[in-house]
Amino acid sequence: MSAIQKIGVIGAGQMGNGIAHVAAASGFDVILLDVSDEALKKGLGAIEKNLARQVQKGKLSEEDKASTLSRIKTTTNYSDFGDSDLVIEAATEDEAIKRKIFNLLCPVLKPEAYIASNTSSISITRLGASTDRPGKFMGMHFMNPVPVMQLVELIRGIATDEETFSLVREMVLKLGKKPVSAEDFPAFIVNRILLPMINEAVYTLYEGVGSVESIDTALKLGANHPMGPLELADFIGLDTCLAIMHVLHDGLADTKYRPCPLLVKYVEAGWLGRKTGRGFYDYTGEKPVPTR
Ligand SMILES: CC(=O)CC(=O)SCCNC(=O)CCNC(=O)[C@H](O)C(C)(C)COP(=O)(O)OP(=O)(O)OC[C@H]1O[C@@H](n2cnc3c(N)ncnc32)[C@H](O)[C@@H]1OP(=O)(O)O
Ligand SMILES: NC(=O)C1=CN([C@@H]2O[C@H](COP(=O)(O)OP(=O)(O)OC[C@H]3O[C@@H](n4cnc5c(N)ncnc54)[C@H](OP(=O)(O)O)[C@@H]3O)[C@@H](O)[C@H]2O)C=CC1
Repeated sequence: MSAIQKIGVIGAGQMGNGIAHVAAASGFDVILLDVSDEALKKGLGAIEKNLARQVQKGKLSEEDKASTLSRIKTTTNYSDFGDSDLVIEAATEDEAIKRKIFNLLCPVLKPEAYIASNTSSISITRLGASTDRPGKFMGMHFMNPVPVMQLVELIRGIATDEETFSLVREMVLKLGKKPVSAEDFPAFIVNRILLPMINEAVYTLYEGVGSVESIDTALKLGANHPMGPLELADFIGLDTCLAIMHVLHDGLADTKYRPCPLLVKYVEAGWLGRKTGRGFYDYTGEKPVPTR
């Protein structure tokens, strides 16, 4: 079993930059890829900001911040993954995009390299089968925000080798995270439970049972959730929430997973939550303002 030292990360969005951050902070060399220099600049900016916050809180020294940043390189070119030991895919939650990425990635990888997907919901068996190495492929599902959340769900596809699972599990422990194993069913464990709750919160808004503020306050103060479900949906990204609901609805063929029409409309409007400045809250001012 070869050791993992060089990590590739695909997608510099909120999850990809978080994964690059924690991997580099744990001493791994990281190469981060996205489609444009602009996306890479934004991702690197988020890493710098989150590291600076850790320095400000006295949890990290300036030297450790600098050495973490020095371990992260960026690229738009797949050939830079030639010496990667493990590549973690964290691009948009869309099966067609992920398949396209694996088609570009596999030919440049060394034969012994592993691939993991940070997908929130899509079949690991199906994604693995679209690569040239289903035995060396598995699900590695980090939680948002990655530098803060302890859990990583580990998902074997039907073809995943035991060696792959052990190696990735060991890597999760090296990142200081807690692994939990989930079977390859739509949306695994966390999102099988969390997303129907978020979808139900959107129905609660849609049917006029409560306002954005009352729904979020109710769950924060009534169930001790750190964020209300609509605030959390905006934080995850409404496009990602809808994609997960579609996977649950299609994959489990049960009407209880029907995406709320209001969630569909918000995504169609481009109101994707924090990342676009508007979702159930408007983020363009100093403080988030509920929109309904
Ligand atoms: C969709 C999927 O596929 C799976 C998922 O990820 S589902 C989403 C799972 N995540 C959640 O449920 C998050 C729920 N929310 C929370 O736990 C909290 O609101 C929170 C941790 C995000 C912020 O907590 P808070 O008390 O409001 O903020 P604050 O005190 O400022 O920050 C707490 C810590 O988080 C850090 N932090 C906050 N936001 C952050 C961000 N976006 N990125 C990095 N770090 C962040 C802060 O630096 C702070 O770190 P320390 O404890 O080391 O000092
Ligand atoms: N949001 C969350 O809370 C969580 C999300 N996940 C999963 O992580 C993955 C990423 O989600 P998240 O970071 O939130 O999404 P974001 O929208 O923040 O980021 C996605 C990134 O992928 C990039 N991208 C799109 N297409 C390609 C491509 N063909 N090649 C390379 N990069 C590409 C996007 O670039 P551009 O902007 O230029 O399109 C963007 O930078 C998804 O699979 C999601 O389900 C897992 C756990 C939690």
